[in-house]
Amino acid sequence: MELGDLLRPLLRGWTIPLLLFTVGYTLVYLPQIEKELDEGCSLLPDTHFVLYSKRVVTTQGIGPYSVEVEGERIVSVTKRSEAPKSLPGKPRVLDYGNAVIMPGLIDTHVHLNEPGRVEWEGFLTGTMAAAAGGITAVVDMPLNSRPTITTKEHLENKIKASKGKIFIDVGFWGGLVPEYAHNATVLEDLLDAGALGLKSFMCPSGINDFPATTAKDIQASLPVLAKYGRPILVHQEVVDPPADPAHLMQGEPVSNARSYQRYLNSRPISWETEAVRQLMEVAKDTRSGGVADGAHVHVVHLSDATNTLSIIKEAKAEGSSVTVETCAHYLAFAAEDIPEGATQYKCAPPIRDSRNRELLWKALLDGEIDMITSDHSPSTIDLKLLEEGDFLKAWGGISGIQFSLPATWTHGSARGMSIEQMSNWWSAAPAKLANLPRKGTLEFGKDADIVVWDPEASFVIDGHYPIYFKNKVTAYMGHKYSGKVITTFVRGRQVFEEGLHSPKINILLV
Ligand SMILES: NC(=O)NC(NC(N)=O)C(=O)[O-]
Ligand SMILES: [Zn+2]
Ligand SMILES: [Zn+2]
Repeated sequence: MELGDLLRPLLRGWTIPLLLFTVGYTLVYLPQIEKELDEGCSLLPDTHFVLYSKRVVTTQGIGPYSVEVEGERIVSVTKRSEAPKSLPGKPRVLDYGNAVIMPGLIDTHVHLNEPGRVEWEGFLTGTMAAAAGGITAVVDMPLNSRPTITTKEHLENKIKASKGKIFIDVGFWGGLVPEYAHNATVLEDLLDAGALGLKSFMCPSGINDFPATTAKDIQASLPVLAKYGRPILVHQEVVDPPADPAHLMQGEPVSNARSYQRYLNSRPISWETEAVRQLMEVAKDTRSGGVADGAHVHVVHLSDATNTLSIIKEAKAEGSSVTVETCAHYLAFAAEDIPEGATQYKCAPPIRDSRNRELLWKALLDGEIDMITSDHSPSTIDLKLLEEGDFLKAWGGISGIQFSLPATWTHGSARGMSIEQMSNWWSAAPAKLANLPRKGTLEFGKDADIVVWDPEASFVIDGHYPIYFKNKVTAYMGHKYSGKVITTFVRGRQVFEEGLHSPKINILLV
């Protein structure tokens, strides 16, 4: 009996009900979701409006433009010396004068830690902080949620956990661990479930259920990533032969547990350089015609702008599909300025000296580093051991998602960075990495993801400053920055304005 013979009677019986269901679903249910998304999801009652300022970052450069938004999309970007008139029956005009209007930031390296470690962060507080920081989309790392996201089921569970709790667009990286690194089915299921790419660590991650992968494990995943045209993001440190960190000191031994130098000595540049050397070796498979042509390798949180960066530059020049990010904290802080016991500055790889910071800025400005992220990696306050101040024992991770824009602007503008350059590093380049073609620039048809901010407004992050992420321990505390966020729009919904958040918008990028 042919399959058709089997199906025909079945289908004949079901055709009318199926048809009714489909029509019904389309006419009734879908708009209901749209309605739910729209109901109260914006501080602005209008769904058709015009933003204007003298400094709009467009693909034609920065200048006086109006940006017309209708629904979730940008419908026009028009150069004009004056704001359009706000006339009855015409879309409302929001004139932001000399403030900057630019694409919302896209932070492709955040740890929101939900489900499972909501006491560390969570979708609600993490995305509130992001919206307040002018960030309109994040891509969440597969750790430090519990379970870590290494299978399709884990990802589906995480997506469910995010429902009703997010203020901006959220996407997800899947995790690559040794157990599944050579299992194409598991990896394809994860990508089919919506993971925007994969993430792996070449050293212990600090989370037991996210073990380190070798370069060979990473190499095994590349053909699957090539099939999907997706990246793998890699934490680029390999540990010298395992031993007590105290024995790994480079330079003169430092006994004081509260000394930042002791921590810095324990994670030498050689850890990054060796990891990237191994990684760039396997990244050769991504070259045109290679076995993994179409896959992409992305080095996260580069801290060393010397030996490590030169290997990455060489790999790019030889045709490997490679990009590299650095983080706002490596650009904002220097080892010499980190006080004894100040474990809020602990991250891995570590913040290095001011000479290296200048080299990171030079590499960014020279186009050798492709983008910037926050690597917002909070924990509970107790895990930071602020009293004890023991850098080796404290949790490694800096909370900073809300302050990435002002920190980048303050330190970058002092080094000749333009607003357009900052916009490229924080929006267009991350949109490309995460394969989000409708995001990253202000153009016709793109998502209306917009941040309006004032480069000349300065503020001190002190005990009174409204911090929205869950545990208010941050390396940015006590510092003064310029570049204040005025308002943030996500797909046309005003989600933040001067300290006010709209109800959740519950949108996902998967
Ligand atoms: N498990 C983590 O969140 N680790 C993170 N911690 C840092 N960067 O200190 C990271 O990105 O490696
Ligand atoms: Zn990392
Ligand atoms: Zn991270």
